[in-house]
Amino acid sequence: MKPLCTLIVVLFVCITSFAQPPRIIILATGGTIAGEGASADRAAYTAGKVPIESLLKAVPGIEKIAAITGEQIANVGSQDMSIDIWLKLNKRINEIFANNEADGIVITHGTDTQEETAYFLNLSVRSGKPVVLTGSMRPSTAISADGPKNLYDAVTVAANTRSGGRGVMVVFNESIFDGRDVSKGSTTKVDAFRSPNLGPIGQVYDGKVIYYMNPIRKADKETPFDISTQKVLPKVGIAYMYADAEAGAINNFVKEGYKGIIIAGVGNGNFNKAFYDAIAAAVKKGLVVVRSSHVGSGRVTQFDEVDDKNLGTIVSDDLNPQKARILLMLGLTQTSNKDILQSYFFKY
Ligand SMILES: NC(=O)CC[C@H](N)C(=O)O
Repeated sequence: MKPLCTLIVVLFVCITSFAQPPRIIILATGGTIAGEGASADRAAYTAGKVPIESLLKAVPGIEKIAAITGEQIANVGSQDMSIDIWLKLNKRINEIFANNEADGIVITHGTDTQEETAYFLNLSVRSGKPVVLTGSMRPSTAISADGPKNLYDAVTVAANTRSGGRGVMVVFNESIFDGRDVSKGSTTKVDAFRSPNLGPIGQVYDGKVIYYMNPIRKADKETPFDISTQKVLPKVGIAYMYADAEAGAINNFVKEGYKGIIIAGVGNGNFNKAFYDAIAAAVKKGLVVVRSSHVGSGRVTQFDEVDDKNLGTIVSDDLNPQKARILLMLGLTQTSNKDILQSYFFKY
């Protein structure tokens, strides 16, 4: 009799859990997906206008994929994304998963800094549950607005049982990107995102999700970056190198009390004599200087043309400058030891 009872209980639990649709919370932050204009083209539209409730109404059938609730975290064009909003997002996401309020999270976000938010959360969300960012290139009032389709696809991915444990992702124009590698690669087109070093990790097509890769550079449940009590992050600036560049930006960061500098170098994280001298002075003052590159893909390797040992610099591996800045800011909340910081760049 006992085994039969157990079987019935197990069957009941299985059936009821199958009957439950996945619970998805959409955290809205603004962007073109919530943009509004006076005409059907993109002239003078404003990003971050439409509330999450109206966005959802524009996506017929979305309620069949998941039990969806929406929360407005911010409503800004993502050029105005801030550390304040990042900390708020991090806190809310960690709380949602710790309290088991949802099975997955979708974040609607402007495209300009979407790659930065994706990587910030990839490093700081303490969970293996799916977190998916999306947005659009055309405002909600434009012809063939891409927002509703992207939102539908993002919810599809977040609700899929195979989406866990892949770190934070960006879903855009039917591609699924790893939040670490993804980068905006077109200023205006609807296929705005690329993954320059990996390619997309999967595709979403007519409600079906297909994965090809599982990124291993993610922090997940083991993240060392606990920023739950952080009100600000250590200041890190980016200095852009080009032919005959002067080192004013670097000197200014030192003067302003920044804790770290990312060099958006040429080639393999390279720079001229003016930059070299300014970097040497910054390192002597205790700033952590990371060599990255503005090439757009590929690694920056140690001890190549630049002697990192002598100069006291570390390298970003294949993180672009804006992502290297995020890892350095988070890394500096834990340590100022350059060996440990360098190890973060090879791990995350
Ligand atoms: N396509 C967009 O989302 C760009 C609009 C705006 N600049 C933003 O990033 O939010």
